[in-house]
Formats: sequence, C-alpha cells, structure tokens
Amino acid sequence: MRIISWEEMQALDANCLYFGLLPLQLMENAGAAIAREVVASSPGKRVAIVAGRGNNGGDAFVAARHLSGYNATVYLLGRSRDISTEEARRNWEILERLHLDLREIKDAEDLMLDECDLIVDAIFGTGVRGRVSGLEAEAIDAINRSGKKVLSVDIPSGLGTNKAVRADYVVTFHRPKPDLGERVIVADIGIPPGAELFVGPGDLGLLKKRSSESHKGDSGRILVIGGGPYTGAPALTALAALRAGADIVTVAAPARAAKTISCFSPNLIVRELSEDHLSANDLQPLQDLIAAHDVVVMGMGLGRHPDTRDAIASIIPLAEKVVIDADALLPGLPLKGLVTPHAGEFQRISGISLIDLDYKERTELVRGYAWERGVTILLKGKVDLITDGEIVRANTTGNPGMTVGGTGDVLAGIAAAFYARASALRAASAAAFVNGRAGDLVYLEKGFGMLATDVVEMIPQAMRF
Ligand SMILES: NC(=O)C1=CN([C@@H]2O[C@H](COP(=O)(O)OP(=O)(O)OC[C@H]3O[C@@H](n4cnc5c(N)ncnc54)[C@H](O)[C@@H]3O)[C@@H](O)[C@H]2O)[C@@H](O)CC1
Ligand SMILES: [K+]
Repeated sequence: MRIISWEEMQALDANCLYFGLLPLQLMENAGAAIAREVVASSPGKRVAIVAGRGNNGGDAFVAARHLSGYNATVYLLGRSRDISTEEARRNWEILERLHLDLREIKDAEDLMLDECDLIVDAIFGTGVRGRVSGLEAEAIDAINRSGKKVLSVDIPSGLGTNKAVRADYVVTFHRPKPDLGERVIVADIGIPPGAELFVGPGDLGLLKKRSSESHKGDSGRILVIGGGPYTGAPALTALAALRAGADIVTVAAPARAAKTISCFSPNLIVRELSEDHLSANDLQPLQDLIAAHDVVVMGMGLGRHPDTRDAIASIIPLAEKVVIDADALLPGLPLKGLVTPHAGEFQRISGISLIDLDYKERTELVRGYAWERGVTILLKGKVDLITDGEIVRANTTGNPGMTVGGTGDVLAGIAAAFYARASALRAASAAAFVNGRAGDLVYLEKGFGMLATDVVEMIPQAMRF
C-alpha cells in the first residue's frame, strides 16, 4: 500500500470535507476501528484511554463508546472545557451524558495505569507542534514507564518532538504514514478511492506557502514564450499567472506581437524577439531569460511557422521547469515537465486517438504515455485528467461556458504559477481545480456570456476557502 505523507493526508482530509464527508463521520469510523483493535489485541478487559484535547483524543472518545463490555476509563489531560475541536467536544459530551468513567486530570500522578491491561494513547495525533512539556510530557513519561501494552491512535503521541510515546503498535488511518515504525495497523475509515482521485481545495494546501518574509521573486518568476499571429493568448496566460500568485511574469514575444501585448495591461513585462515569428535567431536572448525565471510556459499564439518548430525544439531542453501548451504541442518534439493538451492535441503529439474510449481506457493510455515520455500530462476535457505516469488525478470543476476561447491559456498560466511552488503533478492538479472553479464562479454571474478575462479575474476568489 502506498505510504502517504502527512501533508498529503491533511490535503485528503480537506478534500473529504469538500466532497461532504464530515470530520465527525471520519472520527466515528476512526474510533470504531480503534475499538476493534482493542478487542482483537487486549490481554484483558481493563483499558486506560489517555486522551488530549484535540481530534486524536476525539477518536479515543468514540472508541470508549464502542467498547461496551470493556472496563474503560477515559483520562482527559486538562479540562473538558478546553477541548479544542467541535467533533471531539461532541463526542466527549455523549460520554458525559451516558456516565462513562471519565476523569479530567491536572496531574499525571492521577493516571491509574497500574490497574489496566492496555493503554490507548490518544494524547496527540498529527496536530502536535513545538515542544511537549508539562502535563502532556509527564503523561507520556508515565505511559512509557508503565510496562503496559500501548496502542497509539494514528501516531505515537509526540512523534517528531522532544518527547514521544513508545508504542507497542499504532493504528493509523486510511494509509500507512512515514516514520511510524514496524507495528502499524492501517484502518479503513471510509475514505473511498474517489476522494484521492478527484482534486479539491486540499490540493491548494500542497503548494509551497508564501512566507511572511518572502521577497519579490520568491513566489515564482514565470516566462511566457508566445505570440506571433495571436497576441491575446500569451497575455491571458501571463495575467492568469499573476492572478494565481506569481511574483514576476515576463512575456517574450515576436516583435510585432510584443507591441500589442504591451497594450493589454501595464502589469505585463514584455520582451521583443527579433522577427515576426519565434526563430532560432532568438535562442541566445531567450537562454538568458530562461535562466532568470523559474518556469517557462510556451506555445500560446505562436503559430506554425516552420522556423518556430525548430526553435521550440531547442528551447524545451533549456528550461528546468516547462509547461508545453497549444502551438508548442507538435509531433516529434522533445517533451519535458508539464504538457497540457486537449484530446486533439494529445493525438497530435502521441498519435493516440482517445475518441470513443471510456474513462478507464483513456486514463490507461494517457498514463502509459506520460510514463513512457517521463512527463506529467494534464489532459483537458469535461473531466480533466492529470498524471505523471504513476499517480492519476481527475478534476470535475468547470462548465460548458468555458469552451469560449482563451480558457486553456488561462489554465496554462495558473499551472505555471503553481509549478514554481510544487511538482508538475501537484501544480497541474491544483491548477485544473482553480481554473474550473473560477469558471464556475463566473458562470454564476455571467452564464454563457463569460470571457476568458472574466475567468482570470476570478482566480483569486477561486483560490480562497
Ligand atoms: N479529517 C480528519 O482530520 C481526521 C482526523 N482524525 C484525528 O485527528 C488527529 C488530528 O487532530 P488535531 O488536528 O485536532 O490535533 P491533535 O489531536 O493531534 O492535537 C491537537 C491538540 O494538541 C494541542 N497541542 C499541540 N501541540 C502541543 C504541544 N506541544 N503541547 C501541548 N499541547 C499541544 C493543540 O492545542 C490541540 O488541542 C489525527 O491524528 C487523527 O487522530 C481522525 O478523526 C480521522 C479524521
Ligand atoms: K496518538
């Protein structure tokens, strides 16, 4: 089973909530799973549950309720009025009303661990931060000194800090996590595969955060190489990248197009290339520009001049991170980074037709192609498909109004901005979600009268939750 990182698990939790799977439901399943393991492994009927005031404790409150027939005592470290989450509080209150054996303790000496057959450790889960001291540290020491069998809920409490529980085994939820040691039981808590497949707001949390001390350029410098016969497309990409949080966006465009692009917005920095189409003559200045940016996004509005094809072939290998879109999607060219075709463009580069195939068949073909070429593909469609050849994600935001010209250019800009802050797979997943959601928000106001520029303006709102 694939190990999931803690931050991925947090993102998954956020997506579960977005899809309507409430934390209280997951907590019920988590607590029931803990109780099942207690029944399966406890040497006797006396169980001491040592709980903190967060959701890790909440899982254990649920477990206590499921342990009828057991002699369970719940020790809450601190006061019940300091329980920090709604879900944990609600479960505590049920236990209170039903008169289970509950003890709110101020001192670790009040833990009667000698009397039990098994300790359930639910002091901290993934929410532990900083140093552990005071009552919690003393309780961890008491558990470690007890000589009793210890079952930790989700993780050994305090793992990764100055003080941690030494667990005999850990019941963790949904998937194995890193650093849990050898005796780990993975409990299903009712998160279906779709919650991992479909992109949601949790994926935005996987982009590297902007820190409060960040400097100009820290959040991404994006170079758009586009324009020629068309000028609107690269401008949309550039503006979308800015709205998605990039610090600096430069558009490098053929001479005449560059002049028009400059007129679209004073926010754009535009560099003029030498001719009226991209050609090998511009490789030197482009090489310098590429080195000065984190991500290159190219193809929008470039046209099909034969010189342009050769120039694209030379540029792609120069960029460390590149988003390849539109007119840069040509057969026989090198591929790298993130490739963003619709089904027709996918056929053009790969020779693979996706027409009349069902979702599964399409997914397998696209995943296989991404694997073979060593790239991440964002296949745009009614349901967007994102894959790096191993992991497959899907996005369902967006609406038929988005068939208006330019929304693909917007998506490429968002993807480039996010790519500066994450892997191609994470960037493409979050970008597909945000682009579609921005379109959905515009649709509420403007219906099918939406323009790609409206979608650009809605990006910041689509990123807020
Ligand atoms: N959807 C979800 O998020 C799910 C979460 N679940 C459980 O929720 C846990 C995470 O819950 P929480 O985020 O509430 O966090 P925790 O329960 O791990 O801990 C947070 C609590 O500890 C306190 N705390 C943190 N660091 C401290 C320190 N160094 N010293 C003293 N107190 C400290 C916080 O103020 C807060 O009260 C998971 O490990 C798992 O057990 C499960 O219910 C399943 C679903
Ligand atoms: K724990």
